[in-house]
Amino acid sequence: MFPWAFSHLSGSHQKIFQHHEASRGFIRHETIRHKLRAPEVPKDFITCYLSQITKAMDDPVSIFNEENVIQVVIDLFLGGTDTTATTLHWALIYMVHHGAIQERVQRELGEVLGTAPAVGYEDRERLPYTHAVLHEVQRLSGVVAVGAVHQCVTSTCMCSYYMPKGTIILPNLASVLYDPQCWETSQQFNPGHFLDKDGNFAVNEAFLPFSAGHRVCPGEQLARMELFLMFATLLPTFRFQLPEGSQGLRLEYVFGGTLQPQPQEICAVLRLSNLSPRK
Ligand code: HEM
Repeated sequence: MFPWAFSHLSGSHQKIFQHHEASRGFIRHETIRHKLRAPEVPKDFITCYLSQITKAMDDPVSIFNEENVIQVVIDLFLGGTDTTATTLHWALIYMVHHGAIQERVQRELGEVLGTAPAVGYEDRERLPYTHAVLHEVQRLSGVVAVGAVHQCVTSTCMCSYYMPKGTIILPNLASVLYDPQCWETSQQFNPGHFLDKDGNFAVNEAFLPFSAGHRVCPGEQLARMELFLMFATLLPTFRFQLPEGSQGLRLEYVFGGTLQPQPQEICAVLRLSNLSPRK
């Protein structure tokens, strides 16, 4: 009700405000550094944004300005770090939990990539099982269970629901990712959800971890690439397993901005079969 009042109250939120201010200061500094550089072919986000500010200078309703570039960069870091890291964390936990699936991924990676020095994103097409496993990780972990808050800019009707202009919408992504009508074993880890009967990768329309529509996650392609490259690089090199004497995995999530795994120990054991060829 009174968001401004927070800055006058003591508490741990003050630490968040301090970090936020430090991040803003850093990005502001980077923006100034970019402006001082000699004009060049735009090759990073801030340079592109600054050139857009110049192009839109005569547009009275332009939203491109130097305050916004700071917030947009913050949004990209906020949206793009925890989500991808948490998904990878879940991927390793599921691989420990489903040892046979982990071995099958390692077998496929070994057979297809052989002694190739590094995996490329284009290799996913030759790695249908690995690709399906990663999709299943994203589906079952449902890291972003509820999409961003939206508001109807005009009155509309969807699936017989009338939504007047101004209605606040919170897309429940978990409802589709676990919908028993869309997934054969919706509550279980099953890479078969993304494979056809011949073992080829198969798209499922209900796979919407990045949401959909105009406001679909702008980092979707980057996230998919990062996840694939990290997963397909880690799995041939290490076997992931529980440490000796472990009580077992804890699969329940901790609810926060994203659905986090519980803190727990897993071991990355170097696979002897893979010691030599990769550089
Ligand atoms: C596994 C990784 C990721 C998942 C599951 C994910 C998921 C999502 C979802 C569900 C939304 C809300 C879409 C909506 O309904 O409006 C969203 C928004 C957003 N994501 Fe991601 N995301 C991921 C990675 C990334 C990355 C790598 C970036 C950028 C580098 C990013 C940047 C953003 C931003 C800026 C928004 C807000 C977009 C807007 O307000 O229009 N995300 N993401």
